[in-house]
Amino acid sequence: MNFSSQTSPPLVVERVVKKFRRAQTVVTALSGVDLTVRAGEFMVIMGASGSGKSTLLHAMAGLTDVDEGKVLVNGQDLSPLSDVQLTKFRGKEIGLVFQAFNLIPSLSAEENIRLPAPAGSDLAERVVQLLQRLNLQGRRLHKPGALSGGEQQRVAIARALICDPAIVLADEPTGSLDYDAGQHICQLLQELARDHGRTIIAVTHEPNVAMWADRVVVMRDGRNVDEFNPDGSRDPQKVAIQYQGLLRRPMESV
Ligand SMILES: Nc1ncnc2c1ncn2[C@@H]1O[C@H](COP(=O)(O)OP(=O)(O)OP(=O)(O)O)[C@@H](O)[C@H]1O
Repeated sequence: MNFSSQTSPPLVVERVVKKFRRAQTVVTALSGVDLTVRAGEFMVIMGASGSGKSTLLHAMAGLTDVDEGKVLVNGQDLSPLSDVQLTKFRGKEIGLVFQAFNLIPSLSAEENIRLPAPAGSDLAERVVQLLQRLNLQGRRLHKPGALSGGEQQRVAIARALICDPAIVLADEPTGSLDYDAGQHICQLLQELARDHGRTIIAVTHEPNVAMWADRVVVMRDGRNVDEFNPDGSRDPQKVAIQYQGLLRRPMESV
């Protein structure tokens, strides 16, 4: 199986529809999403609660199957892959930072970070670098139960980056962090994209996070109805005004 292609965009979402069925009710979480994300792009997804942001992120990671359309990661259509193939593929290509940190309680911060990485000559050095970048040096040997929410979140981010994935998918990556720590993570994500060509996609409600992105995609009722460029001005108020302005547009005009 050819898992990657140099010429394909890292992530393409084509006419994706996702419905959840529960008893007699059907909820359409995604109703025809089309999106192409380029290599080295830091893209943020915003939208009201229930607009489909997390479902889209899960579909991009192959964590949820789709009813129609397809998701291509580095040219590979995820839909025909078995669970085992998907897990292997994800491990190689995608770093996940999700709201439930899923840290292993019996392992130290450092052991949690190392967990997904195959042993290699530079692994110890990479762990040290990530501990430094995420300001966790002093928490290296602590288990998750002895870490604050923000520290656990930073361990989860380090674990997502340890295999140096081409794509990072993050759901509210700064959700448990104070302002300064959140800005530090945004800067790290931006550097990964701009300086190292990694593709970063983050879901957030925070203009403070969105202001770091190259592109903000706005979801409404299961569709990506609009997008804007925050222009690098790092002005959260400007981003909030742009976002709110798009949300106020009548649906028939989008
Ligand atoms: N497992 C599920 N079963 C049934 N319905 C679901 C499931 N997951 C999501 N939904 C529904 O799909 C829609 C989109 O949910 P999703 O979590 O993607 O929205 P969101 O934009 O991420 O919301 P939030 O900002 O509140 O996290 C919502 O109506 C939600 O209730």
